[in-house]
Amino acid sequence: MEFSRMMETISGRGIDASTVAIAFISILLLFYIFRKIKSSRMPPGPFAWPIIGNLHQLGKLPYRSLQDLAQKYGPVMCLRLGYFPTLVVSSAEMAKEFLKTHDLAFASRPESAAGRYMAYNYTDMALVPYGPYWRHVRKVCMTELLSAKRLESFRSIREEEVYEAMRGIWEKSRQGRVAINMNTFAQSLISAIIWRILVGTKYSGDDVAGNDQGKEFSNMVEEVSSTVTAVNLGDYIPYIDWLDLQGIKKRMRKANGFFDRVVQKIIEEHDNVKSRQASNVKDIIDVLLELSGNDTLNIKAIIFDMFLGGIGTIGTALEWTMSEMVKNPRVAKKLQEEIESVVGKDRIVTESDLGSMEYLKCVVKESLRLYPPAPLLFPHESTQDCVVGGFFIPQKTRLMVNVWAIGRDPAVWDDPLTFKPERFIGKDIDIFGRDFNILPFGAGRRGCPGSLMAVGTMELVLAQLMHCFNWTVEGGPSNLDMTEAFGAALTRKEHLLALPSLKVTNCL
Ligand code: HEM
Repeated sequence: MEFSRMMETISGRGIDASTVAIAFISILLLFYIFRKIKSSRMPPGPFAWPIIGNLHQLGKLPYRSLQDLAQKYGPVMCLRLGYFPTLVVSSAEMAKEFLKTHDLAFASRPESAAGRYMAYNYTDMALVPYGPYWRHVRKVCMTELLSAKRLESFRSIREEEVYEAMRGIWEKSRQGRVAINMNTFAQSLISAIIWRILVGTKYSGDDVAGNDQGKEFSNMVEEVSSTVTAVNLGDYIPYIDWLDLQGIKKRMRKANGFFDRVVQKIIEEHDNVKSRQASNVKDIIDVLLELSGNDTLNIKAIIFDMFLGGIGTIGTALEWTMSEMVKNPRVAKKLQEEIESVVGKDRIVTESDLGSMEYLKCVVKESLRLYPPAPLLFPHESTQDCVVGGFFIPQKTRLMVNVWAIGRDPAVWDDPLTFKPERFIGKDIDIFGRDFNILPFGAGRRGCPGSLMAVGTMELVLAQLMHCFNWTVEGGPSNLDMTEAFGAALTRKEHLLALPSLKVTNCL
């Protein structure tokens, strides 16, 4: 019914138009006041500018800028990043509220160009919003792909690849004083391990064998990591998304095109070689092909997650850990003594040795406390209105958890900026999401499904590096710059160039 006719009808029944107008305005006013009361119960935060909101306050190192803001606004604050209200959590207590008590409400992910263009239109696990598809992929991943049993079946792959990498360093170091770029070394080794686990064949990355396709693949993985972790303005200000001002979407489409061609070829090769099924060690693509018979699983998107989730993160974590080993000769020596007491001098470390190396585990924990590779986790988004810590949080609010700040919180950690693995000795501190003071892998439903594989691999590589070689840098440990690179991921500004000298002579 048209508005004028409606007014006539109402007037005809004895209610005049001004009464209706007053009622209408009163309802609007009540609605406005109600919204105001609701939003005033949102957590505090800095003034947000039109359009950009608080985007400019993220600065060059967002986890550091957000830690500074939290000093003023508290452990849960509300920013507006572009168009979207975003909560930032900076204490263990509040992280527990969001990732444990209200885990289900915050188990979704916001829309993103990465989800659309890199993760095959949200058919992976990491970037897909919460729902039945995510639950299905997650279950497959936990029970079939990354279960403890499956990981154990890949043990010889890890041991072989790590041994070969150590020989590679040894051969280089025999040519004279040569610096190992720890970033290239670690990324290349982890690519080799993950590639073989996924694909079943040897990877030919640049540092591993010097093959062009391998090098192109490593470049693509690097490009994918840098575009996925970049702050893409279109994800925050949707009405300028189509402009692609930073050219990120273009780069994503290109990287995805390359990735797709490589993975398509691998899948076809797997399909053709039926005899593979006879092999006793199935790779992840074998398992996915078996599972996806009539299924809706998008194999390429899941493979994308594994490469992305694994390579950059473990590689970065190892580079930071080795930087601390060079910077702290006391810790390095203590670790080497432990490894030698378990393994001796005549053989290399195997995965069965790792269980007896308590200090090694403490070193890895301490490194992930100070240098979590995903310092703000991945962004979460709420799927329902809820009340957390006395604040009203509407549906579709985004959430970032500053695990970098939590790991350095002086209220929890004694002498928090010092690298001191001893703080973990004799303490049962869990890093897989049960202890909220240290959350390198997140917690709850969206916590990292690759955490066991990540820590096992880190321990093995670190133990081998420290068992086989002594390490230093040009100019000595005090000369080592620990500055971080610009961006949301925690990477070194200058890659670690470490000088090895052979420590044990009989095992390489
Ligand atoms: C040191 C190494 C690693 C670190 C520090 C790390 C850390 C993380 C973090 C912080 C998250 C997000 C948690 C959240 O949003 O609450 C995550 C999610 C994820 N990680 Fe890892 N990760 C590592 C290694 C791996 C590996 C080796 C894989 C697989 C092979 C992997 C696969 C994934 C996937 C698929 C997700 C998304 C889970 C989901 O949304 O349901 N990660 N990881």
